[in-house]
Amino acid sequence: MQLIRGIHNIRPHHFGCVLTIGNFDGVHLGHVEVLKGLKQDAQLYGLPSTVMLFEPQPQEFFAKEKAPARLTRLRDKLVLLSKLGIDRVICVSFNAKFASQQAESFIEQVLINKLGVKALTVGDDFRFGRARQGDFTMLQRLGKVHGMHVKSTESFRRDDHRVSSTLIRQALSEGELDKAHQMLGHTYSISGRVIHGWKKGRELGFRTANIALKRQVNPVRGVFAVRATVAAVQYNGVANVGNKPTLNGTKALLEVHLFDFNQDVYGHFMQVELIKKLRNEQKFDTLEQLTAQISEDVAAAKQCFNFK
Ligand SMILES: Cc1cc2nc3c(=O)[nH]c(=O)nc-3n(C[C@H](O)[C@H](O)[C@H](O)COP(=O)(O)O)c2cc1C
Ligand SMILES: Nc1ncnc2c1ncn2[C@@H]1O[C@H](COP(=O)(O)OP(=O)(O)O)[C@@H](O)[C@H]1O
Repeated sequence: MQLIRGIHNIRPHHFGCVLTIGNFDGVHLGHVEVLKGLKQDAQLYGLPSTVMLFEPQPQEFFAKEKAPARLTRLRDKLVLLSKLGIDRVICVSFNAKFASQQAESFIEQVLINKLGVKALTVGDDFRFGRARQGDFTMLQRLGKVHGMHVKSTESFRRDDHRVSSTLIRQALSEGELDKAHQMLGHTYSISGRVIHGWKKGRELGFRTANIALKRQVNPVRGVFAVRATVAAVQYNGVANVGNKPTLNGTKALLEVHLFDFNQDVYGHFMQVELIKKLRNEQKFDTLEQLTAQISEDVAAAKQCFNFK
């Protein structure tokens, strides 16, 4: 899969594609349906299947820290899209200049002239351009003029709910991992590089590999049974997502204690799949109480894996 970073990196040889535009946060089953349609179009037209997404996501740009929690970081989105067989991703930097572009000029200059889009799929509620003037009707009107076929995505439903990033965030924040996984079509995971912590883990008897949660508004909190992948090897473990109030921590971290493991993994990339929520994070009066509880968490997580 080819990645084009920014509209300015679109070259003449990129002309001609079938396209879909969106955030694809979570790359959930609703997105997968859209992407299936995109791949069919790609076959039909003999052109590369192309996804245009935005970084940061528009809501993050406008609402800053009030934006909803992110389900997937860009890197994870790219891995998922690549696994789905998408040919090309255009990652557009969403900034003030882009947001203020006239909707017509986005369609004509970017979609028609630069990308040569032959078939475009967007949600029928998709709005874009200065003052959100661009919409589905405008796309269809200009599409007809320039030979770009425009169609809308249909809502993908599961158990009578429209699968959406919002519903998935809600399920995750309520600790309903199974429900979230059913809508995602894959397990929810958090990934990043292992950073140095406070070196308390070794004193407590449970070393934890830590990942910084860049955006504080992570949809999940608490203690989980997890499956972690480091250097292409999978390990079971137990993790805390929170700011360790017992130690008066302030930064949100994901801390994973891996079972049957004793290696230095600082700086390694680690992917952590959350399998089952065990409990909420707590502030303990003493470190002894915290370690006793972690021992119980380890036992509970191991039991959970034995039954899987
Ligand atoms: C399974 C597990 C559960 C945890 N639960 C809590 C908790 O409820 N409250 C808390 O303050 N810290 C909790 N922690 C975080 C520990 O305080 C933290 O891992 C320890 O202080 C080590 O920190 P360090 O990696 O920065 O050295 C938990 C850690 C693990 C691995
Ligand atoms: N079983 C294990 N689970 C997690 N990390 C481990 C384990 N064994 C060794 N390590 C290493 O120890 C580090 C964590 O030790 P810890 O004392 O908690 O320090 P820190 O505060 O830097 O996280 C991890 O980053 C990893 O490199």
